Formats: sequence, structure tokens, C-alpha cells
Amino acid sequence: MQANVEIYILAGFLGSGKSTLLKNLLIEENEKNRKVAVLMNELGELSVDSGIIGTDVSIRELLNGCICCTLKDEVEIQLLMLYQQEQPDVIYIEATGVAHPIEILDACMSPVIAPHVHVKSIISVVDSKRWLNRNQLNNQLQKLIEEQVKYGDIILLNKSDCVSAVERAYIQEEITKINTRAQQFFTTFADVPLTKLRISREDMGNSDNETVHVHHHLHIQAMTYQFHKMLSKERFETWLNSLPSTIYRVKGFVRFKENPLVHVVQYSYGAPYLFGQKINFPENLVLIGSGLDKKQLMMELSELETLSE
Ligand SMILES: Nc1nc2c(ncn2[C@@H]2O[C@H](COP(=O)(O)OP(=O)(O)OP(=O)(O)O)[C@@H](O)[C@H]2O)c(=O)[nH]1
Repeated sequence: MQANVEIYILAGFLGSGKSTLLKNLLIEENEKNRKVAVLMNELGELSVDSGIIGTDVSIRELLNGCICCTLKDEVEIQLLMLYQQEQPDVIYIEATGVAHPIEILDACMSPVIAPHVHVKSIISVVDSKRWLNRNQLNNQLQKLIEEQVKYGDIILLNKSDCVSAVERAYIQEEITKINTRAQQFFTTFADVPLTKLRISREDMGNSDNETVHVHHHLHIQAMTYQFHKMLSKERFETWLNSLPSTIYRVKGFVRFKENPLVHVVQYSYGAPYLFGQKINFPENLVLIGSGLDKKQLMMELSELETLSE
């Protein structure tokens, strides 16, 4: 069976250095002979020099919209196509500067593609100078920059050449207050070896019907559950309605005993939505949240299957 494709999400505010980082990573991947694909949410940002990055990089661009909102479905299609047609070892996703990390992860973890990918980390690139001056931005953008930091697994404090040593210490202190767990690196022109960005994965169990794709270090986590049996609709709805607020998203396909149709499950920040449809999809569920108690959730879902027998 084909191994799960690694995914790295490159997030960070406008002009922070995402494309610079991507170029560095592609050069290094080329030296390592790994097969790489790139999903970009921007036009013409990457000047593709195949002499440097190699010719074996599949680049897909998602234009005219944002991958974390209007182009979410497009992300799913592109990832699936890359997985099926190119079979890369790794996919780098460069989001726009205004994309929110949770929404990007949501877009990558569609129930169809989730079983085949492994989101290794969200790398948030911060423009150090911009960080210091962020109060010049409107409240919404300030919040976004802080959320990009809050949900990053690895934070590159880039453009460190533009700030003093004292400022660097101050930035580090501020960033640590917002995100205590992320690894931080000061960089100039996003120069950081790939090995520092690869955090090892810790799987949570290995049973047949569960796969965990995101490392426990990740602040926003995702998990996939594969159903093998039909459920009681009532029990499932009760479970869905009892989820804690730390679970932001649940989505997937479920089959109920009471109804022959596969049901699409959509749950976003507390609001559940179920509807039957005639197309068949693999019956699995993706959950996204922070501090997911994966073992507990696995148990609850498994119980829903057995109790519905
Ligand atoms: N001085 C300095 N400039 C940098 C550094 N890193 C990147 N730049 C420059 O900053 C500009 C923006 O860098 P990009 O890599 O395009 O940033 P981006 O995050 O992809 O930008 P958007 O796609 O617009 O969001 C470019 O002109 C880079 O050459 C750095 O560490 N120091």
C-alpha cells in the first residue's frame, strides 16, 4: 500500500517569507531526491528555477480565492489528484498571508483525502519587524497574525536581520507567551535546515479502524475514524451534540441503520448538520480540534458502532 503522503502547511502573514522558505525547502528536497508536490494559493510567487529545485516538482496553483474559505473543495480535489497521479513523498502547501491555520488544516483534511495524508506540521513564518509593529495593523489583522503564531507547530521568526538582539529577545518572549509548545527559530531569508522542520510522529494506537495523522505536538490536531458498521442515527446525533467546544470540526460520511443513504456529516463549531445523499463515499469521520482526547474519541466512536448492532 502506498505510504501516507507528508504534508507541510506554510502559513504566515503577507510578505513574511513563505515563498522564500518554500524555495529553500524545494532545493533541499531536490538534493535528497524526494518527490515533491506544491499546492500554492498564489499567482506567480514562485519563480520556478528547475535547475535549482529539480524538474520533478508538481506545482498546482489555486487562484481566485482563498484555500481556507472559498477554495476548500478545490484543495480536496487537488490533493486527491496529486496523491493519485503524482504519488509524491511530500506536499508543501503555501497558503495566502491572510489564511487562518485551522481553516487550512480543515481544507487539507477532507474525509476523502485524510486517510492518505499525514499533516506533519504547520510552519508559521513571522516577519520579526512586522511582529513588533503589528499594532499598526487593524484589530482583525493583528488577531490573525497572533492566531498564526498560536496555531503554528514550528515558528520561524524570519527577517531577524531587521531587528536588534534586544528586540529578538523581546519577540521570543512574546511569542512564547502565545504559544508555549512550538519550536521557534530565528531565521534570515528563511534559512533553516529541513531536519529542524521535521518533527517525528507519534501514532496513537494501530488498530485497523483508526489512523491518526497529526503529531501529538500539534496544537490543532486531527484524526480520522473509519466506520465498519452502520450506526443508530439517534445515538450518533446525541454524541455529536455532546462534543466539547475544543472540537471545531467534524466531517465525513456515515451510514445509519434507519436509512439506506450515506449521510454527509458536517459539524462546525457546535452546529451539526446531517443529510443523506445517493453517492457512495468511504464511511469515515475527520475530527479537528485542540487537545483532542483521541483515545477517548476512538472509544466513543467504536461504542457507537457496537451499541448500534
Ligand atoms: N531582509 C530580509 N528580507 C527577507 C527575508 N526573508 C524574505 N525576505 C524578503 O521579503 C520579501 C517577501 O518574501 P516572500 O518569501 O515573498 O514572502 P511571502 O510570505 O511569500 O509573501 P506573500 O506571498 O506576499 O505573503 C521578499 O522580497 C524576500 O526577498 C529576510 O530574512 N530578511
